[in-house]
Order: sequence, then C-alpha cells, then structure tokens
Amino acid sequence: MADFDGASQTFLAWLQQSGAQISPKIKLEDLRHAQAGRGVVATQDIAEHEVLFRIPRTAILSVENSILSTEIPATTFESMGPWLSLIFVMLYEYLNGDASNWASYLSVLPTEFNTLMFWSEDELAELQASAVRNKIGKEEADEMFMEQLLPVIKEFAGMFFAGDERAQQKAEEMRDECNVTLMHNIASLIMAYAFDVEPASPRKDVDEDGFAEEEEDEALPKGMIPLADMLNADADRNNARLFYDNKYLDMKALKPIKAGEEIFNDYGPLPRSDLLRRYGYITDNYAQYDVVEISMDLVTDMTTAAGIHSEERLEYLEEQEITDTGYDIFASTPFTIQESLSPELIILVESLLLPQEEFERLKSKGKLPKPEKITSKGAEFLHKLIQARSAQYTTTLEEDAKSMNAALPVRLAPTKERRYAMAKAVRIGEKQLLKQAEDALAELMAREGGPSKRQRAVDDEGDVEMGGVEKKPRTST
Ligand SMILES: C[S@@+](CC[C@H](N)C(=O)[O-])C[C@H]1O[C@@H](n2cnc3c(N)ncnc32)[C@H](O)[C@@H]1O
Repeated sequence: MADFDGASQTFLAWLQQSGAQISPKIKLEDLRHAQAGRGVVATQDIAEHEVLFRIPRTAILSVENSILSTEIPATTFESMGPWLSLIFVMLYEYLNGDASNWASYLSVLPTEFNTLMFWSEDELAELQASAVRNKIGKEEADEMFMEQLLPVIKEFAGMFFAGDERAQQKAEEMRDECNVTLMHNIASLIMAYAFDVEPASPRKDVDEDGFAEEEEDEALPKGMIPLADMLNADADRNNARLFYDNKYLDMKALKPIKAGEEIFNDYGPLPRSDLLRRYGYITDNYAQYDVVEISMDLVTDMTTAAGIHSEERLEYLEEQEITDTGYDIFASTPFTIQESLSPELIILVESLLLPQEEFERLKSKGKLPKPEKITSKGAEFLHKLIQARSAQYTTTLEEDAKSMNAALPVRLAPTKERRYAMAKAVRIGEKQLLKQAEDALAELMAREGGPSKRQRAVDDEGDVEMGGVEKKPRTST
C-alpha cells in the first residue's frame, strides 16, 4: 500500500516538475479494492468546464519527444507506423530504467493485465463462440515484433543500447521470451492507455465538432499522456474529456462533479467483448453496446445448404461493398430488426433469394434490395441462420442463466473466477442478442402469414440505389 501510494506521489511530483498544473480539487486514488487500479477522484465539488489538470505536450511519452527521433530517420518511424513506433520508443525508455525521463511515470503503469491476450486457454474457452476470440491478435503481434521491430532494433543497436559494446548481442537477445513478453506488455499498455495525439496546429480535416474521420485518427501519432491515462471509464458515467491546445492538453469537467465522485474519461461505445479484449474489464453499463457477429463462413455454409449460394451474385455484392468477413447484430432498446440487424446481411440474403431474372434486372441498374424490406423467405432464412449461430455456443442461454453464481461480486472474485465470470457475461450478452433477433424474426414471419407464404415482389420502389446502405461501423478487429 505504502509503495503504491508512494509511487503515485512520486509520479505526481515528477509531473508537476515537468510543467503540469494539477487542480487541488482532484487526487489519484487507490481503487484496487474495486479491481480498478488507480483512478482520479474529486476531493471538492468541481464546476462544468473546470480544468482538472493541464499537461504540457513535452511531457507526453511519444516518438516526437523521445531522443530516438533525433537519431533515427523519420522514414524508419514512418515505415513502422504509429503503433509499432511507440512500442519501439517505450521499449527504449523501459530498458533505460531510472535513466529514462519518464521513469516515475513508467513505475505507475501496470505490469500485469487482464486483457484477453493474457488469458489461458481454459479462460478463453469460457467465451465459447464469441467472435472476439479471433481478434486477440497475439500471433500477428509476435510476427510484427520479429519481422518489423527486431530488424530496426538491430539496425540501430548502437543508439538503442546507448553505446554499450554488447549492443549487437543485446539486440539479438531481444528475441528472448522475457523480452517478447515485455513487448506484449508494452503493446497492451498502448492499447489501453495511449491516445491518438492531435497535432499542435489544428487540422483542416475535422468536422464542426472537432472530430476527425476514423481512418485519419488511425494515422495520428500515438502518445502516452501521463495522468490523462489514469482516468477510468464506465460508459454513460463519462464526466471529463481531454482538449488539445498548442502547448498543453487540458482535461476538463464535462459536467459538475461532486466531491468524492470518480472522474471518468470516455473509452468509446465498446461492446463488452471488445472492452475485455482492449481493457480487461467490463461493467453492465456497456451492455447497451453489445454486438454478436455472424461470420461469412457460417453464412456461406447455410446458403450452400439451402441451395442459394451464388458466386456470381457474391461478386456483384462485393463490388457494391456489401460482403464482409462477418455481420453484426447490435443491441437496441426496444430491440428492432431494423436497428439491430446488419443491413448488409439483409441485402446479402435477399439478393441470394431473388429469382435470377429479378437479380439481373437490379444488377443492370446497379441497384440492391432494400434492407428495410425483409421478405418472408428472407426472414425464414435469417431465422435459421440465427439459430445456427446460437448453436455454435456450447451452452444455451437458459443453461448459463441457471448456473449464474450470484454469491460473489465479479470485481471481488480471484483472477480466474473473475475472468470466468466476465467471459460468461459477454457470452450471455451475445446469446441474448441472438434470442432477441430470433424472436423478432419469428414475429415477422408470423405477421407475414407463416413461412414463405408471401414473397414480396421486388419492384422499382423495392430496391435501392448504389451506396444507399447506411453502414454501422463494425466492431474493431
Ligand atoms: C487508461 S487506464 C486507467 C488507469 C488504470 N486504472 C490504472 O490504474 O493505471 C485503463 C485501465 O484501467 C482499468 N479500468 C478502467 N476503467 C475501469 C472500470 N470502470 N472498472 C475497472 N477497471 C477499469 C482497466 O484495467 C483498464 O485497462
């Protein structure tokens, strides 16, 4: 406890010496009793728009501020991209130990994680058929470290190991398991802590609210922003946000905050599966963003079994940017097919069900079936598809509900039990979405007069112009 609080105090003192201004109305709190590490808490009432702390850009742990950027060509960083470049720089700072400018900051960052990357096989198995299991990316990261990071470390070994005469040998030793683990730890830190840092001079490509396109955010340099990254998050409890200025970054209150309340940043509208993958925790407040994915492989199996698979039609749908590796069902309240079912999936199914003549007619006009008009055949097929997706999970929703252990709150359970419980909450959320979709489709079929009784004739009003599909963003991969 003393070490933990001592490290917090040393960190805050270092940050202030580095030019940060921290409001006396906040403190860094030990929230380990709630499995939330450190967090920032108000010690006095705070008004809306009040600045909670101000961090100079020079204190950001980034490529730009690292000594490596003065010694290593910009093209090397460009070829590595923002993520790998920051791993490279953080690795350098970690290996520098107490000599690093950021040593006091690095010592308050965790060395153990609950993110999916670090789960054992039996823990991951509790997620059952959740698509998030295919998005952990451990092997891809290993490959990136070996094929892109190690060659750069070797090339600049003299600089990276600060003139050590064993520099080349040390660069070779970066392949060792303990060093690869360190790379994974740093990558995990970046995933849960780093910010996409807006440049000092404002960009032209932001919208009226100051937000950039997602692809442009991806190209932004990543940086570790001390203290800004000590804020936890909990879906709709967000009460603070970081504002980018020329020389400083200001964390400001978005609403009045009472003394004793925790200060929360916004990690985004993440489904609980993704929250677990990136941040290693979940809360019920994120259930509103839950998603279940139906893979294209399953769609292909089912369309083949139904005798409606058509390469020619899939090619056309690919040209129209309808096909994907998977299709999401989103949470909605109240649940509706239109809000929750991926329009691309509906278009795909309806296109494969069309009589050839009808398909040819649409194709010749560059059109697609309308996603808001589901035929009875379409509903019947989607219903079967959803049942098949549910069957991919090894237990049913009812079985999960029966074995729910209410005795111990998730946040207090020992690590393994907590991971099991978090995985179970994720898979239950996904199964609930499937059940809601199944029920809504069954209702639609009943309304339409039973399976296949009525098939909508596609006319000119029944199709959409190219590009007329409003896409919801897929969950990140
Ligand atoms: C940006 S950091 C926040 C600071 C972190 N609590 C610490 O001690 O370093 C993100 C990490 O904080 C934890 N976290 C954030 N919000 C949380 C919450 N509402 N409940 C539990 N843990 C949370 C998770 O471990 C997450 O990966």
